Amino acid sequence: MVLKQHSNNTIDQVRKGVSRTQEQHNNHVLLSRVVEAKNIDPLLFFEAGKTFFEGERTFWANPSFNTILVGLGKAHEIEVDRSANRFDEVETKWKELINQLDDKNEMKYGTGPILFGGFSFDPKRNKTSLWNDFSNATFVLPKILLSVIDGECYFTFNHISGPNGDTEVLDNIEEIKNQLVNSMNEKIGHHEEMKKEFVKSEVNPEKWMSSVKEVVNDIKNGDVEKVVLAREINLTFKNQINIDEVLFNLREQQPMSYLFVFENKHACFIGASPERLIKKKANTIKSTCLAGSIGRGQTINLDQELGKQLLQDQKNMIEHEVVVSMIKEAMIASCKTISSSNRPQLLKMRHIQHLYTPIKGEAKSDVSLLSMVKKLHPTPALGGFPSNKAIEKIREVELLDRGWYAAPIGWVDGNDNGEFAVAIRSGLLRGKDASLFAGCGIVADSDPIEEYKETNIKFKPMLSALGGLEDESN
Ligand SMILES: C=C(O[C@H]1C=CC=C(C(=O)O)[C@@H]1O)C(=O)O
Ligand SMILES: [Mg+2]
Repeated sequence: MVLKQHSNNTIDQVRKGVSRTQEQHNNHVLLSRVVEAKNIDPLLFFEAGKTFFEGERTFWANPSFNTILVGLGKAHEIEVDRSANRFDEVETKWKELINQLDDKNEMKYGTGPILFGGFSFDPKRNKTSLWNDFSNATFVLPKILLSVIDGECYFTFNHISGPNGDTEVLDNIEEIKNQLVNSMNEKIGHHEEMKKEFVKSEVNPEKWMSSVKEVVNDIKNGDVEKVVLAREINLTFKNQINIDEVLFNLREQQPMSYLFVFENKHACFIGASPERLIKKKANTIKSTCLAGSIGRGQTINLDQELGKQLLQDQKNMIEHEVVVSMIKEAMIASCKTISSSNRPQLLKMRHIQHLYTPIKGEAKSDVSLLSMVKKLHPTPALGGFPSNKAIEKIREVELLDRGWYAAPIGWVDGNDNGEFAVAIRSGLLRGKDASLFAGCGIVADSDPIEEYKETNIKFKPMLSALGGLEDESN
């Protein structure tokens, strides 16, 4: 097995080598090269990527924007459509591919071979045609990855070749990258305005509110403690939706969120989520409890007043506490030590404020990122509590197919670093059509109309980015 690094001194870049790994069973070799780059705007690069990779682009940014990943093309795909063991299977397949990489320990966080993808919310729910192109787990190793880590830019080129694969293909991929970077300069500032003409329809809001009522009764009867119920709205635009413009808008309008895009042929799953599921960097893991919501005030005083109200509101506190207790338990079981605050703080987004409790821990040595995803999904912020009963209830009463909504989306590298968010404040774009999803934690004191209003606030980030929010002020 060849596992060595070739240095190439002809190019004046800090690190240009090739890592190789050989998959045990089929003799395929993963070739991967990392090079440094100067000041590449990730959104412009994503946009430029359309020329060669339309339908095969991915985007990820964390809220502080110090980890941004743009993936173009597919060097490799891991897809699991069966429901059982999907988290383990993705991890096993990824490790098979990556484990023999000779110098993966030298890879800087967020660079090198990185797998990006997501899971469906509930693999046991029958899939509707809306989510046809999305499996219960789909992960992509891109041909070209742009990583912007703490402001530093890197390109990684990946290719899987036959047993004797040479690095010529990587040179070709690098050449494509050069063409894309050159074409970016022509595009700066040129943005087609998306037509804002659209027809909007809500999927049966009355039925949704009556389901909330039904669930409240179940909770009062003691069948279940909390259930998150989601609903869907659909927009049909006059023109094709411009994904690049939606992403530009999300970056501008939701700077405190995880931004994610997963293009899949003609469909595109996109969103701006405030909620981390799990982050792992070396052995440090971090999760976030985010549940309990109120709107933003139009003046500073009003806004603070609303925040205060949320922090003291019994119903929202219960919604939040159920999440804290489940995530804390999972973190305690997986960590040598954990730390979290005793009281929730406020997390203020453009349209909404939430109760927020971050939790941090030092993971035990056998704990992997994907094992944490498996353990945590779905938290009671997305499913409910107890989880099994809540999911059964969701299957019974929810009209929509959640697909990838409210499920883990994120990335993992060759050293088991990575991060997953929960894919809320999101939508599926297909041509001229957008399907948007939003849900609410239902507890004993939930009022159907208030919960309905809460979902309306949660639709706003995507509506606004699509140019489909009539009035930004309410
Ligand atoms: C399920 C969603 O939000 C969750 C996250 C934060 C606050 C929530 C709430 O207050 O109900 C939800 O649990 C959604 O945005 O679709
Ligand atoms: Mg709520």
